[in-house]
Amino acid sequence: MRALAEAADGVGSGAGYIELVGVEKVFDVRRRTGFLKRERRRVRAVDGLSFSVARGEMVGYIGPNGAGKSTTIKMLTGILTPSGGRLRVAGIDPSRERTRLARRIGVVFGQRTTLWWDLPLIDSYRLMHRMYRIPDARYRENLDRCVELLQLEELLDVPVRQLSLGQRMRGDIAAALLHDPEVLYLDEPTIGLDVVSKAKVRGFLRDLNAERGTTVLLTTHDLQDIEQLCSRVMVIDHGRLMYDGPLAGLHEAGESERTLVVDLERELPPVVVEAPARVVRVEGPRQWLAFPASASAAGLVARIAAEYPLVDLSVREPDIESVIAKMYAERSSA
Ligand SMILES: Nc1ncnc2c1ncn2[C@@H]1O[C@H](COP(=O)(O)OP(=O)(O)OP(=O)(O)O)[C@@H](O)[C@H]1O
Repeated sequence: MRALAEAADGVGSGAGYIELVGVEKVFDVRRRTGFLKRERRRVRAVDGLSFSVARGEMVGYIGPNGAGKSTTIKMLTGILTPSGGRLRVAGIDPSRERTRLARRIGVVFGQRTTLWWDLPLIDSYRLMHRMYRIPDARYRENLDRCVELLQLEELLDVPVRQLSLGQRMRGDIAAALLHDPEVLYLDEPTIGLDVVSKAKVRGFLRDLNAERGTTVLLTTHDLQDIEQLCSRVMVIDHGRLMYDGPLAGLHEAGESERTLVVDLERELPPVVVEAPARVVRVEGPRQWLAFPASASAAGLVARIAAEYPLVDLSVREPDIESVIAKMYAERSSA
């Protein structure tokens, strides 16, 4: 729980590439409450946030809906101006020098495309080439690399609106990288993607970080994104940093569990396994077993396969909301 306490104290790890000290964002919201009545309400979306990310780090930024993640990302790009505190990216104050910063950052919003909907993919890239004034040689090198690694060759002449979600996402990631950004903000980059597309996107991001040292801040609801990409995760809720440390520590803090789903040949009584693993649901030949997220599923699977007529199985990760809910439960009972 050391990381939790440090996060709560707002202790940073020194000067970083991305640096926030006591950052706040307050929205004034007016709401109609009657015929002529309006109520003014202040929403504290980000509330005294302090953290520091070193150059080349790949950090997961997670939290429940409405926690303040998008607001933070918008402040980091300069779209929103903080109400208080100090914020720097590569030494630049984003809201004051948004254009200068734009040349050094890339942004991908999973739910929204930055590509031109009616144009073939390659035309969007050509427009970005000019908009960002990317030197020709650099543009070609980056485009070739993205086309190869994200497998875009066949898609370049296809209008964006005809692309599948996974194809469009790969197209968007390439668009964010054409100008060689030093830092990449990714907001739900794998949302709605199938398993194969997710693996492609994750593999590409891992290589990008390893080869180019790109700093990545990744917002996601998919814990597997974090597990496979980030050695560090920050949890935000109600605009405050609740945890800053390795994912394993978050699982410990939340005592979270994964679920092993087994399909047996026929309907059977609940399988017998060693605690803390246990059967939590049985439906016909399908059974659900909960086991600690920090433990390996291999032993459990081997035991069931040896003793029961196993047909199929899958492992489900805990969702972020339940990990965070358990983390709170543990904190409040400590
Ligand atoms: N422009 C705005 N005007 C008023 N309130 C806003 C505005 N933008 C965000 N908020 C409020 O600020 C809080 C944080 O919102 P934010 O979008 O940053 O959360 P989030 O963590 O990104 O959530 P999600 O996972 O649902 O995208 C919410 O209560 C939201 O309603």
